[in-house]
Amino acid sequence: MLGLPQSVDACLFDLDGVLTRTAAVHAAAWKRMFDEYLRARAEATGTPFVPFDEVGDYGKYVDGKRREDGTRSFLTSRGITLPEGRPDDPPDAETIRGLGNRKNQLVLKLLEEKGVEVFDGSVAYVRACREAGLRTAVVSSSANTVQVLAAADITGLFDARVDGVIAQERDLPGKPAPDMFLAGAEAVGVPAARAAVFEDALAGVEAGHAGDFAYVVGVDRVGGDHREALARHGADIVVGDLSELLEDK
Ligand SMILES: O=P(O)(O)OC[C@H]1O[C@@H](O)[C@H](O)[C@@H](O)[C@@H]1O
Repeated sequence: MLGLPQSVDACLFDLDGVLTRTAAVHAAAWKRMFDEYLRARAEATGTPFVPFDEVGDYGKYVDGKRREDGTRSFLTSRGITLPEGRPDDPPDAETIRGLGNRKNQLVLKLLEEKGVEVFDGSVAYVRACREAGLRTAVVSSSANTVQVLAAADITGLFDARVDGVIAQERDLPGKPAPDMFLAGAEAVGVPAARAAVFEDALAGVEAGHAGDFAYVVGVDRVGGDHREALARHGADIVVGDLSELLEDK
């Protein structure tokens, strides 16, 4: 009925791109911020401007990771090293945290303008999990998780939440390390070997695989070679929408 191994007692869901249609909003905000930064840097150094690729660069270096990890990871791919800075660095500071805060201003503005939409198939799936007696948690790198869940009106569907804010407070390494998902399993009182992970990001399925979870469901919202990439990075199964698992008798 849920398309999961019998042993599964808990489901741990990523947020952006799995439950809500917000991955594309994040990708657009990242692109705007990085392109502005790269253009200014190219002008200052007299080097060619190579824009941020909203699909390739986002998927490889940024998607699914904590804000500062995504910033650092993409800049490293371009051979750029910046000081870490402090979490409260102003958005115009040329630091990892400053650039991350610049992107956050943009993403909050976009979310405010566009609102937050859910994937109906995911909401139906989470409800079915709960009706079947499984525990549910949201495990997201985003520090905006509380606000996004509230805007989507789905907060009450989850027994626990591990997000970017909690990871920062507890000093948990972000995805692709398994720690955030392990904390999610612990929060619902289920061992990793009896929990399933649902992820659309390469860093996320890697985290599920690294944590030896019972089952890692990759969710391909992108198309192209993303399906194969999710499988290569650790997904046990890849679906286009969680409703496909409900059809799986
Ligand atoms: O900047 P935030 O809201 O803390 O989010 C961090 C990351 O959270 C992840 O859920 C998204 O997939 C990423 O795109 C995003 O960058």
